[in-house]
Amino acid sequence: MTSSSESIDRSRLWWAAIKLPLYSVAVMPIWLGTAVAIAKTGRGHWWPFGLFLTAAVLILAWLNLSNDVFDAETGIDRHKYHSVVNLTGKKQLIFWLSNLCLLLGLLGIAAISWLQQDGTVLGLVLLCCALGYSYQGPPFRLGYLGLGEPICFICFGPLAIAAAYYSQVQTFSASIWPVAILNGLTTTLILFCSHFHQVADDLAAGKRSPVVRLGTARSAQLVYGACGLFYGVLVASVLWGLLPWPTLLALSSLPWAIYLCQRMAQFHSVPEQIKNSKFIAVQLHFWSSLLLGLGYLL
Ligand SMILES: C/C(=C\COP(=O)(O)OP(=O)(O)O)CCC[C@H](C)CCC[C@H](C)CCCC(C)C
Ligand SMILES: O=C(O)C1=CC(=O)c2ccccc2C1=O
Repeated sequence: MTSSSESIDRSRLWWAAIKLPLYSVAVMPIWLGTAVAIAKTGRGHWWPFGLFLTAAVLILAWLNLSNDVFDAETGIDRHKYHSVVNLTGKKQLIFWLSNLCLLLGLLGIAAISWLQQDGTVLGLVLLCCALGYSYQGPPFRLGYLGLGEPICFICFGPLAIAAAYYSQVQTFSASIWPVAILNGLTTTLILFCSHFHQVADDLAAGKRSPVVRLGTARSAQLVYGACGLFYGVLVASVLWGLLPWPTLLALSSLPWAIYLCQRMAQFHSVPEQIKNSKFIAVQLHFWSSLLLGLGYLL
């Protein structure tokens, strides 16, 4: 291979390692919690929004860098050339870099709690981080038992959205439930789809992800079920008056859902064809959550 094609390959691997589009999973709960708060109170507070957004991105960087470190320890990422640990060969450095991201992220959240003289937001985010650690870190590694998806739903659904809402208005409200369920569902779908192409490596490392447990064919049917549930909850919530009707804008994300379902149904057992399916799910998550929040503000 020539040195220029080697460097193109390397930059491709770095791009895959950074996973930039995935960072929308950190942004959307803050956007949604804030949008519901603005719709309810008529005003938004921009400093907790900005601080929370920055902190959430740093926490997601911690989650992903430490995931590469912990996965390097179990050997499950042997064939994952875009693992930051495999790319740099510096596990200790990445470990400390991930801890620095976590520390800075938590300092941002602590600043919100300190300025509001109320530890609730910090408590909720600490709980998310503890659950995030339990997904991948020793001695728990709950993701290896197939518990990643429920943890993901709880963290990116009710917990993160309640924390973002609380950071705006310093009270809780049952009105966050529909957006918490909808954002939790699409974020969890991203994680679920990310497991299809990894079945062989997961089996070899003893990781019983939901896709390993169910098999790829039944898992592909579950993708249909999850999308159906998402649009069912959306429409039912609008009909019951739990969501304002402009949130039906989120129905415009339907083409991404159809594309995802069809691709999973056709290629569920062909890793090469579905290795990027999580990024289709990211598009579904991004557009549906963006439009849900916009629907609240209109
Ligand atoms: C790191 C995650 C998935 C990667 O999984 P896997 O090891 O299977 O994949 P690769 O090695 O191939 O990349 C995501 C796991 C999510 C976790 C279950 C829940 C995390 C909670 C967060 C800490 C919540 C942060 C909320 C924020 C908005 C304040
Ligand atoms: O690398 C991944 O596959 C994921 C990383 C990540 O941070 C995340 C967060 C929320 C849901 C899914 C995922 C991933 O799949």
